[in-house]
Amino acid sequence: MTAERVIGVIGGSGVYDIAGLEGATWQAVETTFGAPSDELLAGYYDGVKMVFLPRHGRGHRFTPTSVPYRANIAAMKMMGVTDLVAVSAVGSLREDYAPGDFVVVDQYIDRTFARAKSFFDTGLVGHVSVAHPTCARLSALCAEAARKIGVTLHEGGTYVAMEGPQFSTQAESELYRSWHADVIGMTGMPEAKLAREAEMCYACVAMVTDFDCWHPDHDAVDVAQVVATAIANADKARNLVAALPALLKGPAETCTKGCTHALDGAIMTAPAKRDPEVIARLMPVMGRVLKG
Ligand SMILES: CSC[C@H]1O[C@H](OP(=O)(O)O)[C@H](O)[C@@H]1O
Ligand SMILES: Nc1ncnc2[nH]cnc12
Repeated sequence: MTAERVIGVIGGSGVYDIAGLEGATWQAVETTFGAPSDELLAGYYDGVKMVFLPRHGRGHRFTPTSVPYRANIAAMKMMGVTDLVAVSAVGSLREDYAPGDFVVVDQYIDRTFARAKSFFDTGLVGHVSVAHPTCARLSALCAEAARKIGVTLHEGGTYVAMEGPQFSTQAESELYRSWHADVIGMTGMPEAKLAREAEMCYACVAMVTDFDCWHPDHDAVDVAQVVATAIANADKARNLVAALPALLKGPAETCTKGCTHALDGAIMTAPAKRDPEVIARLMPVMGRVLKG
């Protein structure tokens, strides 16, 4: 299978736009899961189509819980995105991951509990594997882009996704450290799980903004700290994103890591028992396996 390569970027705290997209326009997209966080900015960079969406909306309107994750992923899929890169601000849970460093996340511990985490629903049941929740191929290219622009990079890291919006207690922070998690944030899940259900390659580039609240030599995290570090590093994040098209040129092919076929054999509901309304809702997201 080949398709036009389309790079999607979801910007986190401090990253509400990307510069230099040719012919860029903000476009409203309505999905069968409602409206995404904002309009999507679509254009071309280096001859490659790119689509950008600010996760919390321009002006940061959505809490980590109220971000419309399903609509965001559905909108990216409808825009033809094949390779989705998430940019996120995170707290560090280890001494050697310092504010200003970048981490290409490869594992998650999902502690969120108040969000819709799947496109599937009563009437159409499916189970995908998230044993390896990010695409190793796209993650390696993000790491290459990070090296090109010269940021301090940690390739691989486990991200604890907490519900928020309050930051962690010290006991929680120590608990996550005892689990050998590396960074903490509030938005990495269910985003990664939904991208897998939508059969898109997904990578997460996390930007360390603070030491959460476990570090004896640093104040407990607050928004001012996160925002100051995120803004100071936002240009690095934008430069990293701008380095991606050169690394991802050419048509998108079947992902050798399996992302583009994550739904093969995943649907359990017998064809005769599938709910037509649920099928209609899921069609824009997983039409490949639902079409007739
Ligand atoms: C502003 S501090 C907490 C906020 O920042 C991170 O968001 P994102 O992942 O979108 O960069 C964190 O997950 C919280 O949502
Ligand atoms: N310490 C922290 N905890 C949760 N989310 C964050 N985002 C940035 N820093 C964070």
